[in-house]
Amino acid sequence: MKLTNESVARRLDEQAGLQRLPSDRLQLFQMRGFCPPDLCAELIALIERDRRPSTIADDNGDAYFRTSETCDLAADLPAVQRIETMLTQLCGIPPMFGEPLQGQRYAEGQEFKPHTDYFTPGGRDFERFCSLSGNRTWTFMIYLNDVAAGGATRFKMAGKTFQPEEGKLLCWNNRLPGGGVNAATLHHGMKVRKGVKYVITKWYREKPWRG
Ligand SMILES: O=C(O)CCC(=O)C(=O)O
Ligand SMILES: [Fe+2]
Repeated sequence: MKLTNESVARRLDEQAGLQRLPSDRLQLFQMRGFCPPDLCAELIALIERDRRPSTIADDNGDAYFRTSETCDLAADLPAVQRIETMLTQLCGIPPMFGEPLQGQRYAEGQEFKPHTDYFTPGGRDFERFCSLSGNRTWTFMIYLNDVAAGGATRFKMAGKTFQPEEGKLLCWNNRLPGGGVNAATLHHGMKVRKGVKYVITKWYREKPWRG
C-alpha cells in the first residue's frame, strides 16, 4: 500500500466523531471519548508501573525542557494491542510505520515545553533519529485522565489550546501537503498545576519503523 501524505487526512475526515480544526495551516483533529474509561485506567496502571524520566532528542541545553516521565508500552500487552487496533482502524496507517506506543506522566509542575514532533531536517539529531525510518509524519495523542488544573496542550501558531480530558484523542499531520515539515505544529504540553496528567502518544514515520 502506498501511503500518500493526503490520504490519511481524507480518511480521518470520514470518521464519525472526529472533528477537524478549521485551519488552513495544519491538519489537526480531535475526538472526545475515543478511548473508553476502562482502557484509560489500564494504560495509566501500565505507565505507573514502568515510568522513567523522559529523554529528549534536542533539548536546546535546557534540562527543564521536558520534565515528565516516559515509558515505552510493550506491543504484546493486551491493553496496548487494544488501543493500537483502534488507532489503525481510525487512521488506516499500516502498523509497520508506527513507533512503539509511549506513555507520559506529568506530576504537578511538570511540562513539555514548545516543540515539534518532527526532527528538523539538517538539525543536530536528524541523521541519528531519521536515517532508518524517515521523519515523523502523524502524531496521535490520547489524554488518559481529567487533570484538576493545567496540563493543556497549546498550539501557539495555530491559536488553539486543548484541555486534557479522559479518553480525548488529538491527532495532527506534522507535514505540509507538499511533504516538508510543518512549523505550525509547534505545541506545548503546559505545566500541570494540580493533579497528575497521563497521555499516550503514537508517532508514525515516513518509512517502516526500524528502531
Ligand atoms: O502532553 C502534552 O500535552 C503534549 C505531549 C507531547 O507533545 C509529546 O509527547 O510529544
Ligand atoms: Fe509533542
